[in-house]
Amino acid sequence: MPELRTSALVDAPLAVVAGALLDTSLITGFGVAVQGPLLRLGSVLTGPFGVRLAVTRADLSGVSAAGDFLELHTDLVATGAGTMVVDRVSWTTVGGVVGRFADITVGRGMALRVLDKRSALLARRCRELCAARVVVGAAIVRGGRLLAQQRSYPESHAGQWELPGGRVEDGEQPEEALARECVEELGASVEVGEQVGPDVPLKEDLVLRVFAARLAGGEPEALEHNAVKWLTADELPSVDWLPADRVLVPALQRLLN
Ligand SMILES: Nc1nc2c([nH]c(=O)n2[C@H]2C[C@H](O)[C@@H](COP(=O)(O)OP(=O)(O)OP(=O)(O)O)O2)c(=O)[nH]1
Repeated sequence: MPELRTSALVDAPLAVVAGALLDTSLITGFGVAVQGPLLRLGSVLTGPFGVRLAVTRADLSGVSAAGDFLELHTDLVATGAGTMVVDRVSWTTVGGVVGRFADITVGRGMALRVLDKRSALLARRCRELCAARVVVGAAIVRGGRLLAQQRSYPESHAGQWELPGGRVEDGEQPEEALARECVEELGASVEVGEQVGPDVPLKEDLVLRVFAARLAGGEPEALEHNAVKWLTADELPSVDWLPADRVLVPALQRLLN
């Protein structure tokens, strides 16, 4: 199976690059169709010549998509100078001299052009996301369960589930904003831990950043939402999450397990 590898250093933290990779606008310009604005595990990419790939990995280590005769992998490595992005493309050749000639002249050239263009788009999206406003979310875990809350507005999102949190105000650190939002929304104080999963793009200039958290006082109540509930890892996939939170389900399951 011929394989092509390219690498580039992106001047952004790993969580930002991993989130930017989920933005489907980075691939739809290449004649690839994919549902929704965000890639997630199981998303299906359809391309020219009937190419069909399923996303098999979408986390902090990178993204992979595989089909019958084509595989795409993007691996991420944090370095002191930014994030190293290593792209690997491999495909099944039709074999024989003609097949090998086509690989060299058409396949490799095409793959290189696509990778080059995508690399430029990724760097640009990372710059935007580094400057984006942040919505923080709390992954509050107690007794092997995660706390989720049900939105009551706007109409388009009413009834869907999200994590406690909200926008970081000017002059606030994300961790401070999260502690404030948990008091306002739940009447509970939390200790904020490590980030969970990537910075998930919400809009051009807005990202969702989730942190693990532990209750430090008070029993959570739905003060501004319809309801709160504690979910097991097995229950997470069947919840009607907001789209950005759905992307984080595998990372949240890992946090619970
Ligand atoms: N708090 C929270 N917000 C989330 C999550 N996932 C997600 O997409 N969001 C979105 C919903 C909102 O558009 C935005 C949070 O903004 P906000 O705290 O100012 O709340 P809001 O409901 O007044 O939002 P908006 O009217 O400004 O859009 O982030 C999540 O897990 N928690």
